Amino acid sequence: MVKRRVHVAAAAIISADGREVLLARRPSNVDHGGLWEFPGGKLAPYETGLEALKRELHEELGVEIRRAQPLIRIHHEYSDKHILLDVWQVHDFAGEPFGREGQAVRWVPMDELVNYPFPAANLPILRAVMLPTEYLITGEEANEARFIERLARALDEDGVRLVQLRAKSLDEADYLKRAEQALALCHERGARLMLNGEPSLLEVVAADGIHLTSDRLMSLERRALPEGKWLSASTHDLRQLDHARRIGCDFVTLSPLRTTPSHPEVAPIGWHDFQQLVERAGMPVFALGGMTRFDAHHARAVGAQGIASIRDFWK
Ligand SMILES: Nc1nc2c([nH]c(=O)n2[C@H]2C[C@H](O)[C@@H](COP(=O)(O)OP(=O)(O)OP(=O)(O)O)O2)c(=O)[nH]1
Ligand SMILES: [Mg+2]
Repeated sequence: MVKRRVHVAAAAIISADGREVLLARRPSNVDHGGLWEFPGGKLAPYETGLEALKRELHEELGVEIRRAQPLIRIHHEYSDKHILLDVWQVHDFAGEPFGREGQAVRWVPMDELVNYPFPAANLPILRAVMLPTEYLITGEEANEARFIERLARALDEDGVRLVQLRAKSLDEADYLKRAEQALALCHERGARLMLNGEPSLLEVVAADGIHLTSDRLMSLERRALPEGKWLSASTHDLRQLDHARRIGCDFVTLSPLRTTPSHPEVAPIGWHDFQQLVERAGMPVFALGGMTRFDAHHARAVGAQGIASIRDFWK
């Protein structure tokens, strides 16, 4: 059977305070009936994704989009069709959304999204909605007081909300101590902390997840994490991206986008190849390697979640 290819535009509409997202329930008599979804629908002939999104949100919710940004694109095989979910984040709209087609519509706090039943293709979209656009990777800092100062600065002044504790020069005991300090700082500010190391680190420090080096990623055959924790990984090519998706990583970094002083011998990926890799990733991807916050907008435009960086945040 040749599967139908369906292109769908959908919206993650974010509340003004950034804490909630609007969900709609699919009527019981349609495909995936009774499940929750991000409002939207199929592209009509000759429509772009954004044009379809504007029309669908008007038809389904009675709102007019003022500002939207690409969030993530997911290719998913259902038994009867190949679907491309082209998801946009809507930050600004006019009108009060209501279920114009009689469907239930509800504002849902970000951390309650996981309790709602969605179609199978939606899991990576939930991740993308919950993740920020910036991922701070900590630089080396032997001095404890200086470390705390630098991390606090990034959290308070740059507003960083996702941190990976990378500290190759510390032995395990010192790393764990550092992790407890970093975790306290992050959680005070509502930021999440990923530990760079073995999944078993989470048995000692109750951080939010584990970030795998690409070697560790390739040596893992399954996602071995407690419920509710996040798994991210460093990737550099399609093989690693595919493996990350197979074992169920929640998100990844993909590097090096540019040549960097720390790895001058490694060939950069560049935006063109980066965009093609991201399109196939099927999960949120942070661009890494010579990135600054000024690159975040372009990174989003080519499909990434945003940027990851040491240097731009570690001052
Ligand atoms: N809108 C939306 N559709 C989703 C999501 N996840 C997911 O798998 N889908 C699937 C379900 C459907 O097969 C397809 C969307 O089609 P749809 O039925 O909403 O299309 P439409 O609004 O144009 O409705 P129709 O006029 O064709 O009936 O995408 C999601 O989060 N939002
Ligand atoms: Mg629809």
